[in-house]
Amino acid sequence: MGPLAQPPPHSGSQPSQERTPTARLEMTGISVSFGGVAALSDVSLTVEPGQVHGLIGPNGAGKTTLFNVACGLVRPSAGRIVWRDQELRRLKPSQLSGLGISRTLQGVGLFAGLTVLENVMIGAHRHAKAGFFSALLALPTADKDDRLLRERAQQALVELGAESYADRYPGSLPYPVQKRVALARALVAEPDLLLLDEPASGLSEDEMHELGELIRAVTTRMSVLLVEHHMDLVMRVCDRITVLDSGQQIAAGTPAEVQANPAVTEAYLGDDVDVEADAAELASGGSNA
Ligand SMILES: Nc1ncnc2c1ncn2[C@@H]1O[C@H](COP(=O)(O)OP(=O)(O)OP(=O)(O)O)[C@@H](O)[C@H]1O
Repeated sequence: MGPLAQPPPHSGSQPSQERTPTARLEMTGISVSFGGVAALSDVSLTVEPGQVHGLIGPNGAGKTTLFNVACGLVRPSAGRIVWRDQELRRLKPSQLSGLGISRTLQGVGLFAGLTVLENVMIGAHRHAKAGFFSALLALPTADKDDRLLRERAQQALVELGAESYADRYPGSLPYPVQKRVALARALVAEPDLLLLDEPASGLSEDEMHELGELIRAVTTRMSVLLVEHHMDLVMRVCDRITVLDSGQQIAAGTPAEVQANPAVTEAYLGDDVDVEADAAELASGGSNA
């Protein structure tokens, strides 16, 4: 097991102690159009508690758009989002952490002027009463929160095998390490749902394998929605997969069901980018499981 997949250290009320996930995300009949052009048409997807749900499809299929709907970055023109049995109307990105949802976006999005530890502490602010910025300003009431935030952030970095970079600035680190830090920042809030947009981009085979182990490991405490192009990773870690093509949902099911669906292969063969690589990965992904 590599550093990315190390189980978190547990002690007493440590934040990452295992708890049975119960939260379900239901997106039903989601439609989105940009300037009159339909990016998503009547797409439905449910992330079951403690499951990894993959969202795949060729370029331009609508994966990021649906991901952004789940983040509150894109408002659907039709459809419902229900989280923990409550309908989320007018979801905003700023509400996510309070709802127990964390995300990583494409790229890394770390603050260049903050250390790795400080970047991760920002992700933990959901647990702080006084808040990270009070802690940064060293307000007296924030002392206890500051200690707690630091502990949580350090623990998340340990989980990601990135604790040795705690005092470094993101710009000085290799891209794969920056991605680990971004993941630590998402995990430190101990979300009930983790939204991952292309977490494997820029990673080596070994790092991707470790990422897969980490994703499986966190399902003891949260659900995951995974948008990813690397088919072998998707097939290995997902419980269920939804396949989009040109904004339409063309298949849904287990990795084996999706791989056996001719409509899925056809959609990938019609893709004009990475045609051979995607089709070959799709064909071979299950054999790696
Ligand atoms: N902000 C936007 N304005 C206009 N059109 C957009 C916008 N975002 C996405 N689109 C269009 O919506 C469609 C779906 O795009 P989206 O990025 O969701 O696909 P994707 O499956 O994530 O693709 P990729 O795998 O290439 O990232 C595409 O036709 C895209 O051009």
